Amino acid sequence: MEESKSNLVDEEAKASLDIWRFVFGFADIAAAKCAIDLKIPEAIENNPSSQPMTLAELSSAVSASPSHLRRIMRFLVHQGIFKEVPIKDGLATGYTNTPLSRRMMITKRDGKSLAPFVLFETSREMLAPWLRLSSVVSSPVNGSHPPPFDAVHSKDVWALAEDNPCFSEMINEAMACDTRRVVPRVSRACQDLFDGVSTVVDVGGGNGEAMGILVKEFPWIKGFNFDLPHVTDVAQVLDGVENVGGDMFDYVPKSDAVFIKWVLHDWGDKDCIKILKNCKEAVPANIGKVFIVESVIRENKKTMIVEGRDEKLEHVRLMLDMVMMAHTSTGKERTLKEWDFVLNEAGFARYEVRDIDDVQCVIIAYRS
Ligand SMILES: C[S@@+](CC[C@H](N)C(=O)[O-])C[C@H]1O[C@@H](n2cnc3c(N)ncnc32)[C@H](O)[C@@H]1O
Repeated sequence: MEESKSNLVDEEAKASLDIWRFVFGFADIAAAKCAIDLKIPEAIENNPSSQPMTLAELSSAVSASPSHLRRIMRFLVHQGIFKEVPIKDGLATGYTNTPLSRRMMITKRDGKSLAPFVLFETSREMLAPWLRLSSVVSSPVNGSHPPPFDAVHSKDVWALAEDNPCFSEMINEAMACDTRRVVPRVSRACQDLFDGVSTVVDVGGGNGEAMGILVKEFPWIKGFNFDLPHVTDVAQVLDGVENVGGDMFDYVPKSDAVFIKWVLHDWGDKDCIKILKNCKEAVPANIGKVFIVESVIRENKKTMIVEGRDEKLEHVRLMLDMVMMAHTSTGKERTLKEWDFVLNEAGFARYEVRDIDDVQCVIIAYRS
């Protein structure tokens, strides 16, 4: 009895602090975006003296008002994004980067930076639909409310991208920085499966980043980067990769294997099954396989999630599921049971899941 009373007091005390995250939580994201916009991490990294950067040096490097910049930096240091260290025998302080601030370098294409992703998710186009999340949840079963993104923009995300090249570029850059991060992990986990594979098509491959990484890793492969024509028309021109414009709901170009990353989660089961069927038809009946790079939501939290990194990754997956609700009409992150359903409906003979200790896993679906 005494113990449960003290638990209640602890929970009250915790709640009285936690509630402020929801009142002012957006400040975290806005301040990070501000650092990326001003290229603060780059300024510190490129400090000519290679020393921690003073406020005066930083404000001159990023052309910012010192009084505002000091407050932004105080906040970002408090968040653990930058460090403030003593310099000049402790008479002054200077700022240094951390692994986290280096991941906010918009100019870095090192497989770690997610700065383009932050800018995409904090764009006006992507933020506005969030304010309508409750309307999609309260929709009647057969949905009289349009999805939040469509309600704000009068079209879905891909149609908006087709009409707006800047928005389209923002999507492609955001996806490419995640691809640089995760595709090397995929290729390490699936090395054995690329033996004997001569051609691979990346369905919804965006600007071709994933295919570029795969053909470098497995140089015997000829790669096809398949996406909507407005995307492939401006995709990278890469050695060993051919850009092919088309609609995955009509067909998927023939190849030994299909790679499909972060596409199926944009679609509800009916569309997902249709895309998967087209992927299945594209690969040979005997040896064909489809590499699906997506999250698998761990359903039974208690038994499947260990504390720490796993718990944090699961939080990202669940946030991503909210993103799907705000930004697509029927998309969702799936549990293994839900993946099992769509893969069986699409007619795959079997599948295996390879964990890559990340937000996504690799599901390899086999035709036979
Ligand atoms: C979330 S992005 C993923 C991009 C890339 N696979 C990655 O993870 O970096 C989804 C991609 O699907 C493409 N897409 C959407 N509808 C499509 C369609 N009907 N046919 C082919 N590609 C489509 C989009 O243009 C976009 O590039």
